[in-house]
Amino acid sequence: MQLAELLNDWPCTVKGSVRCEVMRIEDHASEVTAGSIFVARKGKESNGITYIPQAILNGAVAIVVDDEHYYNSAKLTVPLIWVPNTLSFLAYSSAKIHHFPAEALTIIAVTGTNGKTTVTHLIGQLLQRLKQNVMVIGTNGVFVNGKRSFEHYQSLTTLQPKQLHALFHEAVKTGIRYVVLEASSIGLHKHRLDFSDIDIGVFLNVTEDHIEDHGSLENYKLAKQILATMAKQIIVNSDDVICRSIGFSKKGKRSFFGKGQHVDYFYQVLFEGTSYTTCLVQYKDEKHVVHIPFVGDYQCANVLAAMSVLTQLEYPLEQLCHFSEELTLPEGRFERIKNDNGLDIIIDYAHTPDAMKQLLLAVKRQAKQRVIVVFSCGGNRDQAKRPKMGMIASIYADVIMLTTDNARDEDPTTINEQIQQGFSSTQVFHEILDRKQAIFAALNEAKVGDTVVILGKGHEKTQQIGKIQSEFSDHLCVSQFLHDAQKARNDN
Ligand SMILES: CC(=O)N[C@H]1[C@@H](OP(=O)(O)OP(=O)(O)OC[C@H]2O[C@@H](n3ccc(=O)[nH]c3=O)[C@H](O)[C@@H]2O)O[C@H](CO)[C@@H](O)[C@@H]1O[C@H](C)C(=O)N[C@@H](C)C(=O)N[C@H](CCC(=O)O)C(=O)O
Ligand SMILES: Nc1ncnc2c1ncn2[C@@H]1O[C@H](COP(=O)(O)OP(=O)(O)OP(=O)(O)O)[C@@H](O)[C@H]1O
Repeated sequence: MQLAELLNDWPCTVKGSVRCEVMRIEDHASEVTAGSIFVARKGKESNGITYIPQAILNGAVAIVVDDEHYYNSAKLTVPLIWVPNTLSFLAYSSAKIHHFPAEALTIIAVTGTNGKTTVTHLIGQLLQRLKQNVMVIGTNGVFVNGKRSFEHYQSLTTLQPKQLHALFHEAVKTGIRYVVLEASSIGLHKHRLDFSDIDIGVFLNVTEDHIEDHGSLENYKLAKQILATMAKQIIVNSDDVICRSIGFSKKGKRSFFGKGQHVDYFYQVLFEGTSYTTCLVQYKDEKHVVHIPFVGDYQCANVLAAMSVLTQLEYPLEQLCHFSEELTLPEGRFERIKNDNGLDIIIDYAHTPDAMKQLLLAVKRQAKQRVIVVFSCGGNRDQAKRPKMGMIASIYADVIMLTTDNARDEDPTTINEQIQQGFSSTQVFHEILDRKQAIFAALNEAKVGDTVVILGKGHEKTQQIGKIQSEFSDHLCVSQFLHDAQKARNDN
């Protein structure tokens, strides 16, 4: 596309010629190739302007900035463009260079503090059962018809627009009709979803997370609310106070789901087994008894959210209720590890106070004996949630094993001290910073009938300590422990 055409409808001023061919949009200088335009944006750690010489060396045909002082003073060998906001320009130009592919797709965006990955995957599975081609994009990666694809993409909850619109383009090209994606508050705030032509926005819950990025809960809520403005229609969890208020302020089509009165999609838990829940689901004058193969009230809400989306897309609720019996959770979400040791071992991605509460509530309700919880909190992230998570763990756990969970630049011992502030005075706990040893110790401590819950990392395959990311998987640790225990039994 000609640079002139790319800039056509966008406020900007230009120093240099706009008669050059643009092949791609890039905001990382090392990824610039011949024909790219480099958008030099200011980040959390560095300023893209620093990397302009590298981008030009790599073949950038033009540079885009939003820094007026730089624009006025710089003398470059390639055209220099000033735009009011580089982040929204990144979204606009990424969409335009691919000819706005989102417009040809049905895009469903799911937001919430917890449950985004789960609900996007549930929507994806239901669409697949209806023989629809679907792409799911989020924390666990990109999935096409349930199969992990584009594995080289960075694993962000909400991808950068340069990747997002390339995926939309690919979806159109390969006959995919539906794209289901996660909308993180950071992604929304940083304009990553601008020009994504979102058809349905789903609001699951707004509790506490990423306060260090947004500055306050109010700002966090405002970031989430952006989705309500963007989406043509929204589906809202009426049981969540903040979501409900976002729902009421929506101008345009909106539906509510939940357990309370006056909702469009109603559910009620009738029975909870050890691995499934029976619910009553009601929409207009239809009533169905549904068997959901998960436990926890929050999982019923997740399934209902997914069914509400499909119903709004005009698929029959009765069929969806039937399919819901075969749903599965994404990797690392309430993942039970089979074993011959008589233990209930659960790996789960809960890393916020509310996720931890919902999860442990479900675990505690069916625990036969003691509950042993292994966890810590991430470093360089919101500190206020640490004692809250400590308090929640202390309410439900008989024994707590404090360890390390992506401590990043912080001292894990200090993180754990902040967690301990929430413990009851009688709480039994140990601290083993080496996460593998902590998991081993918890499994060693457990007796037949006990439940061991390993929280915070779920599907993750790495652990970041300092600046170093090392391979790490809770799943592999548990497998190794169980394998060693089996071998020891065989040897005796
Ligand atoms: C907070 C945040 O949005 N961080 C992302 C962001 O970093 P940043 O804006 O701070 O950028 P920076 O590193 O300071 O660099 C500034 C500019 O210089 C460029 N640069 C930088 C270094 C270099 O060598 N060359 C170069 O050109 C960068 O590409 C960027 O354009 O842009 C980087 C490059 O695209 C991302 O890798 C980085 O995501 C990191 C990995 C991250 O972890 N982000 C998390 C916090 C995040 O976005 N999470 C949300 C929410 C998750 C949730 O809800 O649980 C998500 O949607 O994933
Ligand atoms: N509806 C819900 N309400 C509260 N907690 C939930 C809900 N759904 C899932 N959880 C908890 O949150 C954890 C993370 O779930 P999931 O990955 O689906 O959320 P997410 O919003 O995508 O998280 P992230 O943004 O951190 O990637 C689960 O492992 C579970 O413990």
